Amino acid sequence: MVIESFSEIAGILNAHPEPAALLSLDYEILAANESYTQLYGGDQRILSRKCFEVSHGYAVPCDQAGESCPLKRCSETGKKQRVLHLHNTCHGEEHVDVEMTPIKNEAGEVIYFLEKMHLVKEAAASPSGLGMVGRSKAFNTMLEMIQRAAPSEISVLLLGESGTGKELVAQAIHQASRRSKGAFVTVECSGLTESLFESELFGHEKGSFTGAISRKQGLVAAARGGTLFLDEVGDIPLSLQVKLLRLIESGTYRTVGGIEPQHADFRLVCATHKSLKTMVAEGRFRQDLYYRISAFPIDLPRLAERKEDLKLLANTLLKRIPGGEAVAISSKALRALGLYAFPGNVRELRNILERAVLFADGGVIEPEHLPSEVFESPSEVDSVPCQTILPLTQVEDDYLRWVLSHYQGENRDLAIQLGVSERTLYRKIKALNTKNKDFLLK
Ligand SMILES: Nc1ncnc2c1ncn2[C@@H]1O[C@H](COP(=O)(O)OP(=O)(O)OP(=O)(O)O)[C@@H](O)[C@H]1O
Repeated sequence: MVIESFSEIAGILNAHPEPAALLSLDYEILAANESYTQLYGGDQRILSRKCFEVSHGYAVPCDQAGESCPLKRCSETGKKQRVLHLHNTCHGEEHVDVEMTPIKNEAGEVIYFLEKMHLVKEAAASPSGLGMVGRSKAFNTMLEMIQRAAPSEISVLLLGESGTGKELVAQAIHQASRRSKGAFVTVECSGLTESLFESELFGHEKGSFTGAISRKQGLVAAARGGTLFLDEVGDIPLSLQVKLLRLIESGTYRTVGGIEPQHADFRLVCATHKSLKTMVAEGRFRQDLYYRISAFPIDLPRLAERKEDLKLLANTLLKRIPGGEAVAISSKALRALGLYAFPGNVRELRNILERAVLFADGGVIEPEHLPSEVFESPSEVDSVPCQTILPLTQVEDDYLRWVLSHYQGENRDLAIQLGVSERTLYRKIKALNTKNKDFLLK
């Protein structure tokens, strides 16, 4: 991007409906629109401060604090960069989609950077009453994929174990899409027989079969202008897969008993916990259908892969569980949960907390309020890799992260076992927090 004058820059900043700023090569905020200034507290003195200090509270650029820095990447490549970051805003911590564009002079040299932001409303980084929450690396990677896919019409395939939040992700894609004002319609594909599948999906005419006493609209028609979410798409029998393929390929369908072809208008999101690739190889899932539905696959992390989100998820779910709003969870109970493998993922965490709330007479969930399987399951040991040579600081960080998510006792005792003073342990945890912003400071 080449610009002629500073007033042109002001025009660009003010035309952006969300926060936008002009940055110097040295991370300095040179100009900002009203919404950028408001986002970071409304103080005009924001100008001439460094962007990493304002949005993250860091003393050094993001890449030196263990995060990707779009400005650095932009200046290295000379090309536009887009990343998802967690920013400290006037609402607390928020997920922000950052787009950084280099601005060049007539000689082609980069002279400024234009930072445009989009506040991600579909996920929260602090306990929230609605929608998805998360802030771990695994969650943020998934959120970035959602942000990339949502604005387009591409068919998304959500891949994840049961209870990982596939339905919530499908809703988030719908909310972030141009179709968000239309309906979000879920089709539960498991257990659908041939006749049910057709009449549920396509609807039926009056008298088209015994019991069809009136005309019924199908789910495809209900999703007109919106999103059709096919949950457990791997459970659709082979005989019905061809009907789904025809619908997707032609964009038309016939109601049961109807003659006229109907025009379909939906964005498709599918989900499965099965390996469709294996099913294709075994002849149990049509390859042509697989390619149609899997244009943009998104992997959902298991809860065991995003243990840093455990505290956030527990506090969020407690807000949502009837009777759980006034109940807290002790750090010992959290540490015990941190050792558990959660085969049922977030849904299992919710069930565990729902039960624990009924035992927590004192208003705090303690380890004794957790079910016995939490303590019986073999603990997950993320071993420190030893076939590769790594910097010692990284090995120490990895080990400390592992210890902190597995150790159930007091920090005082842990410091003794680690052979350091309690102050040193706190210092190391604090340094780790600055890099990872996770739940380690208890
Ligand atoms: N990131 C998240 N933030 C808040 N709640 C979540 C999150 N992920 C999942 N949940 C909660 O966990 C439960 C299970 O989520 P959901 O039904 O979306 O999972 P699923 O993967 O579709 O499960 P299944 O495959 O069994 O249908 C719900 O109560 C949901 O609200």
